[in-house]
Amino acid sequence: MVQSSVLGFPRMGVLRDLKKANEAYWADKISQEALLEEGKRLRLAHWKIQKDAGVDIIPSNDFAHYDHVLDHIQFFNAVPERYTKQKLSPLDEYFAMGRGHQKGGVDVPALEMVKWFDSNYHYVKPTLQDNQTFSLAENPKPVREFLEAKEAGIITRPVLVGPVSFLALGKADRGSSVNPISLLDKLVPVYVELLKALKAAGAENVQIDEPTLVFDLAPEVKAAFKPAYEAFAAAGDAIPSLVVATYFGDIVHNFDVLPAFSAAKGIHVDLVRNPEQLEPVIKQLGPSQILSAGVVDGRNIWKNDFAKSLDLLQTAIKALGEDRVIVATSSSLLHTPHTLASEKKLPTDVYEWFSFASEKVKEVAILAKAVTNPEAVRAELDANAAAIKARAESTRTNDPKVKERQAAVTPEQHNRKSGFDTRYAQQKKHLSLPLFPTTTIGSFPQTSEIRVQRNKFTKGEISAEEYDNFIKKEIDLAVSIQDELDLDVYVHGEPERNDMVQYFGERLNGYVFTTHAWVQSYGSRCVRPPIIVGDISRPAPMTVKESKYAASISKKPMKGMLTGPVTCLRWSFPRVDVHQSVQCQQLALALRDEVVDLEANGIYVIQVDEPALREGLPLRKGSERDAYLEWAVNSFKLATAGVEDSTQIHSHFCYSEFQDFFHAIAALDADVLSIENSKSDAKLLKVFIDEAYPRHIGPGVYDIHSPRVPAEEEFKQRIEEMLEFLRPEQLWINPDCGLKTRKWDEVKGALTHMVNAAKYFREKYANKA
Ligand SMILES: CN1c2c(nc(N)[nH]c2=O)NC[C@@H]1CNc1ccc(C(=O)N[C@@H](CCC(=O)N[C@@H](CCC(=O)N[C@@H](CCC(=O)O)C(=O)O)C(=O)O)C(=O)O)cc1
Ligand SMILES: N[C@@H](CCS)C(=O)O
Ligand SMILES: [Zn+2]
Repeated sequence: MVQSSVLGFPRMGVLRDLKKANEAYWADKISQEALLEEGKRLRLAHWKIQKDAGVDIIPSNDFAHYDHVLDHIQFFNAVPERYTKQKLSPLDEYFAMGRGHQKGGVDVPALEMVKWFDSNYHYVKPTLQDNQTFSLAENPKPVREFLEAKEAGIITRPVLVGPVSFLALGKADRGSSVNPISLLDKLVPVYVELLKALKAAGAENVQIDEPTLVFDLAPEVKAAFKPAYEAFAAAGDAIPSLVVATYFGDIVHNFDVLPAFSAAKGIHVDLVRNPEQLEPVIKQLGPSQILSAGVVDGRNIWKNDFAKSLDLLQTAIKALGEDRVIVATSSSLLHTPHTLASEKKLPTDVYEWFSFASEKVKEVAILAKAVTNPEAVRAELDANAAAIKARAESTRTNDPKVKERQAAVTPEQHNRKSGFDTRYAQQKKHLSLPLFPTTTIGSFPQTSEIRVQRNKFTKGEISAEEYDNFIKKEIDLAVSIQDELDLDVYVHGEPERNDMVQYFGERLNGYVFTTHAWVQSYGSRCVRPPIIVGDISRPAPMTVKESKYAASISKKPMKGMLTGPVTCLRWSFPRVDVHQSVQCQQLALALRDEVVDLEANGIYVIQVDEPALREGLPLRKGSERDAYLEWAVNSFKLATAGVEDSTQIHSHFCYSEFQDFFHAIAALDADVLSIENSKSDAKLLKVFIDEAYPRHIGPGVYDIHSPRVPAEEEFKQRIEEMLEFLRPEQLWINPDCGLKTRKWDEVKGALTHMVNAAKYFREKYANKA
């Protein structure tokens, strides 16, 4: 019998229940017990959804209150001493690592949080010491949650991040130089202990995720699989059977690693991303190994094309037989919203095109039946075929005017009028900025009052005029606070935006939106990606009204704030019927019009955020990566190059890993870049010297993800470190990212210290001159 399997389910719940519970706990509004109880309720609800859908293999330990990698850090007792020594409760220690802790005399920053592969989910990086040890926490979470499900009558397959990926996704702590993978010998026995405990609890199978297998691996990482999985093999029946899961890419280039998994029961591969790996993978499997075929997309919301999936599954069954094939989601469903059933406002034709997590689990179960007995699910197969056909034939998707404009794009439209030196000379005169100019990245606190007013406006409870007046008052407040703080380049604070991508999606043709389709981005923070269903165009200006108003009341330059084409694309659910480069160019043309309109309305500093540029980079080096960079960079340039030399183009990236695509960042030709840097080593900035980067840079001087307010001295120290790598005249002083998630008192406190630190250096260098 062909079994069905889900690699992971979204954690937030139907109404973002987990977000609400976590945030209530952080605000001291509910007790620890109440929060843990809510977690338990959600886990049970999610297992039940999968069971009711008929899924055979249901995951556990996929739930996390903040992040699943952070869970591993804690249950392997890999918590850095700066947290353990605070003697917080396990839950508070866990959140302290996730989001920092500044309360009751404890002041400890968060661990670094970075992108999970090429997704918009963020994980907490294991941060390891030279003298790192590991041990298994008492009553470890995977065992607890397995037993919890068992008690509810559901035998689950626990999910663990595998030892090689756990280490390879980690880093040495500041002050340590350990190569994480060298810690394998110490970590593997603890995995064995955990696996034994799972077996003792009744787990017959474990899903062990080794997604790093889709990367080009360093030799020492590649070599680590053998000893790790040999140790598991040596444990024999004392541990559950293992299914090694990979996703978000193909593993063909790492086939030489597969013998390491010869004792594993099966291998899971992502056949949505790389269907062509099916046949080569089949050939690599051991004589009785199972193939877990990831055919239901864990990263997008389109209804599965059953006919296409069944083709792949038939190929697998023909080669392996029914008992050696599992129908699975391509990855965890963490990256998809909870249920389509909550969407009451989608156009009816479009509604039929989608499938969210709760629907995808049904798809997996239907496919598992259909592959051997299509008649048993004939109605479902017919309905699916009809929906796929309706979408393929829909007139929503095609706008000839957009196509005409794309066909007329010229190479010249991608370039600014002059080189940076000429532009900068004009900008300097025009904007009269001091040395070490201070600015912020765009958003100011999205207070609950802002959200409530927007919600009232959306529901028609207040008029457009009332809402506009409210937004104007928020902009007044943002400007007056920046006056007080004495910043140099102002922002309007983005109070009118629900999200930096959704906001633009809502103003562009070619998109549809949801009301409840939340996806976890990090911790308790969620996003509601708009969905691209057709050719994209801009019916009217999107940001001019607010930026123009803000500039009219500001005594300093006001920065216009746009989300770049690549980020709009990446943080939407894109179409799968048209290449992403085409969608991106359509977005670029729409944004180009906006940039030009902002300039025409007196906005002479324009920031076009591209935080998703790095995330979109294909995970492996090679021609695919080169092709991506070419169209992504061209889209940014097309969006921004329509302005005069005297207008300063900024761009923002909230990550610090530039090493492998520095040339692309440089090719954007932005006058000023702001990047994340506060939680990574300032040494990463060395690439800017090595590559003789000529333009201006603002490496973030503080972590905005944490409520913690750093002391002025910390800012000075950070700037001092940056000056080892950047010239004073090219250095801007700004936070890592926007401040929408912070409270005003945190923002005022941190920015006061930041501006004071900038002034200190301004004075110091003025005296030197
Ligand atoms: C910069 N980041 C972003 C990423 N992706 C994006 N799409 N957007 C980003 O900004 N990826 C990388 C990083 C990740 N960082 C963040 C940071 C912050 C958030 C965040 O704050 N998310 C909010 C939701 C934002 C939103 O859409 N708000 C809406 C709806 C607000 C709401 O909840 N309304 C209530 C009713 C009102 C009330 O009573 O409060 C409701 O609908 O029930 C809005 O403001 O209108 C979050 O809360 O998680 C995400 C990623
Ligand atoms: N302008 C946006 C960028 C976030 S990446 C903000 O400030 O929130
Ligand atoms: Zn950012």
